[in-house]
Amino acid sequence: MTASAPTGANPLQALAGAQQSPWLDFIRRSFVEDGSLAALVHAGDIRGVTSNPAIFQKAIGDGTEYDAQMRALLAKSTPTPGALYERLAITDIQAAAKVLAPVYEQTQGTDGFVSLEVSPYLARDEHGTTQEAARLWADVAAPNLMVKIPATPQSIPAIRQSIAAGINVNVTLIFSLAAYRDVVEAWLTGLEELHAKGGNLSRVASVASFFVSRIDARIDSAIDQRTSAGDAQAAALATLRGKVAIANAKLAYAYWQDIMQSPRWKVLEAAGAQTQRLLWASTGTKDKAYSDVLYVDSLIGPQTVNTLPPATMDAFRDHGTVRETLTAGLDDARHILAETQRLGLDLDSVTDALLDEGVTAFEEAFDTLLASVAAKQAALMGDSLTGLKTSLPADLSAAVTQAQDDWRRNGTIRRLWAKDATVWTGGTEADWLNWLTIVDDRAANLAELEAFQTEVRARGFTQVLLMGMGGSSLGPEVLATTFGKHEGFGHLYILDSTDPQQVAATEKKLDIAHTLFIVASKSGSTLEPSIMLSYFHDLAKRTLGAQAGAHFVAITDPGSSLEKLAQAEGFWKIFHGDPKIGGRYSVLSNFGLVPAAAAGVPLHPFVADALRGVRLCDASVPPAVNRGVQLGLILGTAARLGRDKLTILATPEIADFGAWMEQLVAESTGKNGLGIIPIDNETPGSLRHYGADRLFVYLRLAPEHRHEQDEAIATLREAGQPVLTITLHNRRQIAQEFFHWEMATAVAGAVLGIHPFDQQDVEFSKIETRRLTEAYEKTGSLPPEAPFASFGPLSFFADPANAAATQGADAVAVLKAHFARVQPSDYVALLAYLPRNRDTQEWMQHTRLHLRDGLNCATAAEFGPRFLHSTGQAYKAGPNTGVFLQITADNAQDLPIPGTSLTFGLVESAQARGDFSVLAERERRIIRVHLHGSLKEGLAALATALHDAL
Ligand SMILES: O=P(O)(O)OC[C@H]1O[C@](O)(CO)[C@@H](O)[C@@H]1O
Ligand SMILES: O=C[C@H](O)[C@H](O)COP(=O)(O)O
Repeated sequence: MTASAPTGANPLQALAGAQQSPWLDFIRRSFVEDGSLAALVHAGDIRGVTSNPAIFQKAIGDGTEYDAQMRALLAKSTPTPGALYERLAITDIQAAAKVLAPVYEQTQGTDGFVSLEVSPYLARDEHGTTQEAARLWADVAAPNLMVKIPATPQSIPAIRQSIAAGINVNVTLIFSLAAYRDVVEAWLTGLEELHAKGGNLSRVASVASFFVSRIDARIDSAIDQRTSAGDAQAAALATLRGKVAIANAKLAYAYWQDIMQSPRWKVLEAAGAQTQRLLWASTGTKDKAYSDVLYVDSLIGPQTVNTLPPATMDAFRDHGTVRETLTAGLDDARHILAETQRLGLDLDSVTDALLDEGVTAFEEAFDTLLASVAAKQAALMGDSLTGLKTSLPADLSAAVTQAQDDWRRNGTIRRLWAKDATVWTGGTEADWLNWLTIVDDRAANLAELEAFQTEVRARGFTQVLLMGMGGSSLGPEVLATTFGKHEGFGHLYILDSTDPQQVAATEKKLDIAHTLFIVASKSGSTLEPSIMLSYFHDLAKRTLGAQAGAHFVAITDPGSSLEKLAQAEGFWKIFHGDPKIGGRYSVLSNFGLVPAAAAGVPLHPFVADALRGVRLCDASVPPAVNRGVQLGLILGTAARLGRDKLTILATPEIADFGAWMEQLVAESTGKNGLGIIPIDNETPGSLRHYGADRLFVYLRLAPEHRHEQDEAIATLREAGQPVLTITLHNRRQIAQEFFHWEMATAVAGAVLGIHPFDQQDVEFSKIETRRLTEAYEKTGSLPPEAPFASFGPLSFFADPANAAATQGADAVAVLKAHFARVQPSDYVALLAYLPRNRDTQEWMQHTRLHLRDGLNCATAAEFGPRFLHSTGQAYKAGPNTGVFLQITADNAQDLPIPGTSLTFGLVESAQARGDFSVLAERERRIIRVHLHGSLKEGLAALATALHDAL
C-alpha cells in the first residue's frame, strides 16, 4: 500500500469530485503506528476506515505486533480473552480515529469515520447488540466512531435504538433490497425518535454497507454449474455473469434517491439530519477474470462511500476511472434483475444465504481470533497458569475434536455462560449455575472474609474443626491438607463421619476451650453435621458455659434450620452460601472461603488464582483452548466411548484434590444408568491390569519432583492409555483447578445429556436411614437381620438375590463367588463403614490394589458415610458395572448423641444398612461382611480370605 504524491489528483483523490468517499477496508497496529494510515489520509486518498472480525483476525491472530500491549495489560489484571481482544481492537480504532479526526472536523462531522463491529456472536440478539453498541460507543469515546451492526432481522430494532441514542451506525451485511429498505426504515425511525427527544440530529452519521462482489461470486457459480450441466439457457445466463451485483446496487441507490425526495426525510433534513450514505462493501474483485476495479468504477455516485481493501485501493489509484456510473443504466439494471428472475436464479435465496453465511463467516473468524488471543494470553501468563497436556488414542482424539467443533459451531459455551438449560436437559439447570460468577462475587466482597480472618487470628484459636459432608467438607479438606497449618492460626481438622471412634479420635485432638467450630451445611438439615454439631456444641457448653456460642460459626444457605439454630444459640458468625450453587460446586463460595479464612490461607492470592481459572474458561474462549470445556469434552466423550473410569492420580502434597473431584464428578454425572466413575488414588500398576475403560488424570505439583510417578504415567501414555497431565506450579493453583473441574463436570454432563446439578438418588439412602433410626427410637433396636453365612469373625449379609449368588462353604468361597461376577470394564468398590485413620486407609489401599491386580479391574476404596455424599450417587444410579463389598464392624466404643436416644454407632449402622438396601434394590452386585470383635483381627481375617479367594 502506498500513498500518492501530494501533487496532482489521482483517481482516489478525484472521487471527491464525484462526491464519493473512498474508505479503507483494513486496519492493523503497525499500519497505524508507522504512519502509513496518516500518509494516506493526508494525501487525500482515504477518508475513512472500516474493520470487521475477519480483518482483526488477520491483524491480531498472527504475528507478534500486539504482544507488548498484551503483556502490559496482563501485568495489571487477568482479563477474559474476549476483553483482552476488545482492548487491543479499541486501541487500534482509537488511534485510527485520531488520524481521521481532521477529516471529521473539516467535513463538519460528515466524513472521516472509523468503524468497529459489534461481536458477531450477537448478530441474532437484539438486546445484546443494542447494549454492545452503546458499550463500544462509550468505550471508544470518539465522535468519528461508527459502530457496525449487521442487518439481520433481529438486529434491525437495535439499529433503530442505537440511532435514537445518538450513536453513529454502520449497518453491515446488507445484500438485498428488502433488507436495505428495513435498514432505511430503522434509520429514519431512529432519527425521528431522537428528534422527538430533542437530540442533535446533525451529529448522527450512518452508512448502509451494501455488499457487492459476494453476490456475483454466488450467482456466477450458479450460472457456471448450470452451464456445465448443459442448461438450455446457457447463452442467456452467460450475459448475466458479473452483472447482477452491480445492478442490485444501482437499484438500492435509486431507492435511496427516492427516499431523499420523501416528505418524511425532508422533515428530518430540515431539522439538521445527515443522510445515511450507501457504502459499497465487498468491493474486492473475487473473480480474477474481471477488472480489479470493477466494483469501484461501476459504483460511483453522489453521497456514497466505497470501502476498499488495500489491493483494490492501490489498483484504483493506479488505473481507476472516475465517472458517475451509479445513476447510469438504471433500465439495464432492472432488465438484468428481471432476467435473473426469469432464468430462475433466485436472487432472494442467494441474498438470504449470503446473510447467513456472512454472519457465520464473521463468527468463525472471531472464533479463530479469540482462540489465538486466548492461546497467546496463556503463553504470556506462563507458569501463573496450570498446564494441561493431553495424550489420547486416535479414536478418542478424533471424537473429541469433533465435539469441540460442534461446541464451537453451536456457540455452546456462550449458551452455558448465558445459563441456557437446554445445554443439558432443559430442566432446572439454570437454577444451579451461580458457581460461574461466585469467584467474581467473592473477589468483590473479600473485605468481610478478610476481617473475619483477622478476628480469628486475634482470638488465638489453636484448632479449627469443620463439620460437614460432601461438598461442605471435601473442599475444606483439600485446603487443609494442601496448605497445612498457617502461623498464627489453628490447625484445620475436618470431621465428616458418624463413626464413633473417628468422632472420639477427632475430639482427642481438640482443646475445646481454644477451638473454633465451623458447621457447614447448605441445606442445614443434613443428618451428619446436625449430630456432630449436637455432640460438640454439648461438649463446648460443658467446657465454656454460656460462652460456647462464641466459638461456633455456621455456613449455610439463607433461611435454613441451621441458621435459625445458630441464631438461637448465639453463634459468633453466620455466613451464607448461595442457594443457586449446589454443595459440590461450592468450594469457591463461602463454603470453601470461610474455612480457608479460619485456617489462615491468604485469601487475596487464592481468589486471584481462582479468577485465572474462571477467565480462561470464559464464554469468549473457544472449546479447543478453553481449559474447563476441553477437559469436560474429553471426559464426556471418553465416557461415551466406554472409558468411564476416571482414574485420578496426584503427587502427594495435592493428593486430596482427588477426593473433592470424586464427589464433583460422580454425584454430578452418575445418573440414569450413565456417568463417570472416579477411581481416586489407585497406585499405578502393571499395564496388564488396565482395560479399555480408563481415562487417567495426573495432577502433578511440579515442585514436588516425583520422577517415579512421572515415569509411571509416561509408561501409561506410551502404552496408548489416554492420559491428561495437569501441572500445577504452586499449591495455590488448586484454586484454578477447582474452577476448571467444575466447568469440566458441567460440560461432561452436557455431553452425556444428563442434569449435572441434581443428586436425586442420594436421597434414597437417607430415607432408608431415617426409617431405621426412627424404628430404633420407637422400639429401642434396629430391625433384626441375619447373616447368610458366618465364618469365625466374618459374617456375610445380603439380600436374597445376592446371597443366592454368593453361597460358599467358607469365607473364601463366598468372596470368590462374589468377585467371580466381575466382568471386563466393571469396577470393584470397597465400602467401609469404619473409622478412617491411617491403619484403615492403608488396609483399604492394600486390599483394593490386591483386587485390582487379581481381577484386572478398576477399584475404589471408600469410607462411609462420607462416600454417600460423593460417589454414592453414581454407585446407585450410574452404570450397573460396580461390584461392591460393604464392610462393617463392631464398634469398640460408642458415643451418645445429645438430645436423642441414638448413638453415633447406631446411626452408622443404620446408614450402612440403608445404603445396602438401596444398592440391592437397584440390582447391584453387593454383599456385606461384618467384622466381629477386634477390628484389627477382623481386617486381617478378611484380608487373608480375600487373598485366598483371588
Ligand atoms: O451442605 P449440605 O446440605 O449439608 O449437603 C451435604 C452434601 O449432601 C448432598 O446434598 C448429597 O450428598 C451433597 O450434594 C452435599 O454436598
Ligand atoms: O465493511 C466492509 C466489509 O466487511 C467488507 O467489505 C467485506 O468484504 P469481503 O466480501 O471482501 O469480505
